[in-house]
Order: sequence, then structure tokens, then C-alpha cells
Amino acid sequence: FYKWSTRNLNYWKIRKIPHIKPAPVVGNYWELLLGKVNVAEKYREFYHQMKDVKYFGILIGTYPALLIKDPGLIMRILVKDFRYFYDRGFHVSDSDVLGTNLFFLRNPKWKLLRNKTVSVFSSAKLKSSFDILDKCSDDLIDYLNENAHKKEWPTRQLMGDAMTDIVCKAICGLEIHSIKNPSREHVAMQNMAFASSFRGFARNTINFFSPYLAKKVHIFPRILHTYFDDLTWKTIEMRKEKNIRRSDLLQLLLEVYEQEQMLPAENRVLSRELFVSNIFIMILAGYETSTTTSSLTLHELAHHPDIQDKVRKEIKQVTRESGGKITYDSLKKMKFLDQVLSETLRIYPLANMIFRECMEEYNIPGTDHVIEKGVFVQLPTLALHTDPALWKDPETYNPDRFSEENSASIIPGSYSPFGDGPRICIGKRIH
Ligand code: HEM
Repeated sequence: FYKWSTRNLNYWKIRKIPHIKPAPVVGNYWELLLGKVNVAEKYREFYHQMKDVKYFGILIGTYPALLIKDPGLIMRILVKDFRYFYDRGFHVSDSDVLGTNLFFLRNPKWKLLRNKTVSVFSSAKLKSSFDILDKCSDDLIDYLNENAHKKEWPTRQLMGDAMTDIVCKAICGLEIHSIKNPSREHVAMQNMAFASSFRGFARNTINFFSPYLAKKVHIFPRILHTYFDDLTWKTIEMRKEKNIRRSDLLQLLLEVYEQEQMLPAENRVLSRELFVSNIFIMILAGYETSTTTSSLTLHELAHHPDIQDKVRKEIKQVTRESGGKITYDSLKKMKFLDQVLSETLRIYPLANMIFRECMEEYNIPGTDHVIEKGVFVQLPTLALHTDPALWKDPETYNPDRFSEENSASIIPGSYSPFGDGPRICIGKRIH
């Protein structure tokens, strides 16, 4: 076991690539493995430990990973040379029903599925579903009116409930009414997917030693599969019974699924499992990201009353000019609001790391270093977003960085809260 687990101990040294000295068996991950430190903070520490290098190696347990610091190289990996880095490096078993979704899938299944789902996020589709979102905020407005006299609100819970209503309505037409429904069963199910658990810990630990064995452990608990399977197919049955058609993701995927049922089994992309898994990931991704971004923005605005006043003035003015209603087009005119959200995502990038796997030997341009097939490539977003060499006063919340005149000086590759290239977040346009 020792011989096997130390086989890569000198991996980076032999290849003359800068690296942080690893320990046997755990590599550079012992504190992470013990859950002693936060992942994003640990990667920020690695990043600053390795000064004056464009990239450096670590060992995740026994597996080599290359961390990229240079924004130019990041852009090549994500965009120009994407063909060498098209998977994220996750290994998920085909029987892991909720795990086989767009985020975790590998090529060629990922590409086929991405092509089939991307159209639901087009400007025209988003514009047509904007009214849905507008009506979903009614419960939130009622709550705020009823509780205006209170000094404190459970902001994150409130945002979570509001985002659940919006996401479920926009993706599969469901009316959840989380704010008004005291049982909050659906929100509890979503939260279960993110809760840290012994299962998650066990899976990560197994992953250190064998991605092969990790494939045997499902990413999400089975109870979530049963819940989302029911939710999806009952909604479809109800639509069929009442002859309801909508222009949402559920409808779009259902049409693809039904067309594919006519094809021989070996030519189908969207199995019943993949169908449910993708509805699940869209609900989950839409819920968690929007909840965290909106509640952290409110937190920052509470601490910066001047910025709060400015954003409020802009919303009021644009809404007045648009006939008293917030519309898809008027939202686009709220430039300062957009700057505020961009700044929140700089300081609090939800995905504190972007992952890629090297799919084919890649020669790092201008060097004689090679990234070998199978090596993990990691882009430490939080460290890049807060690097004093890339940002002036990085710890200060300052939305003006993203104004028209200032944003030209942001170095491509130094800011990527949604990732970049063909595998960029599919929901970016919603934000
Ligand atoms: C503030 C909001 C959001 C942030 C910051 C965010 C961030 C990200 C990031 C960093 C990635 C990885 C990109 C890469 O590897 O290059 C990603 C992927 C993804 N996101 Fe988001 N996301 C947000 C909202 C959403 C929403 C609303 C949805 C769906 C309704 C969504 C669905 C997805 C999916 C399906 C993927 C995987 C895409 C693929 O591999 O093709 N996200 N997101």
C-alpha cells in the first residue's frame, strides 16, 4: 500500500515543475482531509505560498494537480485550448441517478446534452419567462410589508425561499410558495443536497485513494432521487392530463426525451435518469447560487449605505422611466445594480475553484513543460479575485471596479465567477 500511495511523491520534481512539497499518502491535503481548513482559504494559502510562478503542482492525496495563477494561461485552458480540457475530472457511475447531470457528465454525453439544453437560456426564452419571475416576488413583497416594523429578518432563509419559488416556477412551472408554506418540505430537500454529511466526507476520502471506488458511491442521498423523480414525473403527468404546454426547461427536455424514445436505444442521449438528474441540477444550481449571491449582496449593502442609496436610486429611476414596472429590458438598463452583483461575485465567488482534467498531453505555450493526460487542472477563483497584484485594494467592496471605464482594465482570466469557454455556467444569462 505504501509503495502504491507514494508512487507520485516526486511527480512534479521529476518534471521540474514548481510545486509544494507533498507528504506521503495525503499529498498536500492532510488539513483538508481532516476537515481542519476551508478549501477556498487553503487554496488561497497555496497560491500566495508560491510566489513568482505562473503555475505549480500539488498532490491531492496521491493524484497530481496543477494550479494555474497566470490569467493568460487560464484563458487558454478555458477557451482557446478547451479541446485539451473539456471534462471537469469527476468520475460518476452511470447508476448514480442524480449524479449524471450536465455538471458532472463527461464527453461525449456532456456535449450532446449541452447542445440540447442551451436554447432554453436564449434571450428570447428568458424574456418570455420574465413575467413568471415578476409574479413570484409577490409573496416576498407581502412578507416585507407585513414585517417592515421588525429590526431583523432571516435574510438568507428569506432569499432561499424566494429563489426556490422562482427557480421551481421557471424550470418546471411549479408553484411552491415557500415563504407562505410553513412546512418548507421542498427547501429542506434542496438543502439536504448541500449539507455536509458523513456520506460526503466518506466519498471525498475514497476519492483520494481511488476514483474508481468513488464511482461506487452515489453523490447525493437516495431520498433526493425519489423526491425529484416523483416531482418531475408527477408534473409531467399533470401537464399531459390538463393539456398544458409551457416554454420551460421541463417541456424542452420532455420533447427531446419523447423524440428519442423513437430511436434505437443505443442512439439515445436522454435516458429517464438523465432527464430527472438534469431537472434536479438546474433547480439546485439555480437555488443555491442565487440565494447566496442575493443574501451576500444585501449584507454588503447593509454595510455600505452609500452604495445602497445609489443602487436604490437607479432602480427607482429606471422603473419610473419604464412605466412603473420592472421588465426584462429595464433590468438590463440597471448598470450599477449589475456592477454591485459583479462585485459580490468577486469577493464571494460561489465556485471558489474551477476544475478541468487534461484530456490529451498539453505543452504549456512558451515552455518545455507538459501537462499529461489525466492530470487535474485547478483554477483557484477566490485567490485570483482577491490577489493584490491583480486588484487594487482587493478586500474593499467597490462596485466601481466594474464601471464601463474601469472594467476595461480587468485582466481577462483574473475574474471568472461563472467560469469561461464552452463549459461556462449555462445559467449565466439569468444572472
Ligand atoms: C450567481 C449565479 C451563478 C454562479 C456564480 C454560477 C457559477 C457556475 C460556475 C463557476 C460553473 C462552472 C463553470 C466552468 O467550469 O467553467 C457553473 C456551471 C454550471 N451552472 Fe452555474 N452559476 C450560477 C447560476 C446558475 C443557474 C441559475 C443555473 C441553472 C438554472 C446554473 C446551472 C449550471 C450548470 C448546469 C452548470 C454546468 C455547465 C456545464 O458543465 O455545461 N448556474 N456555474
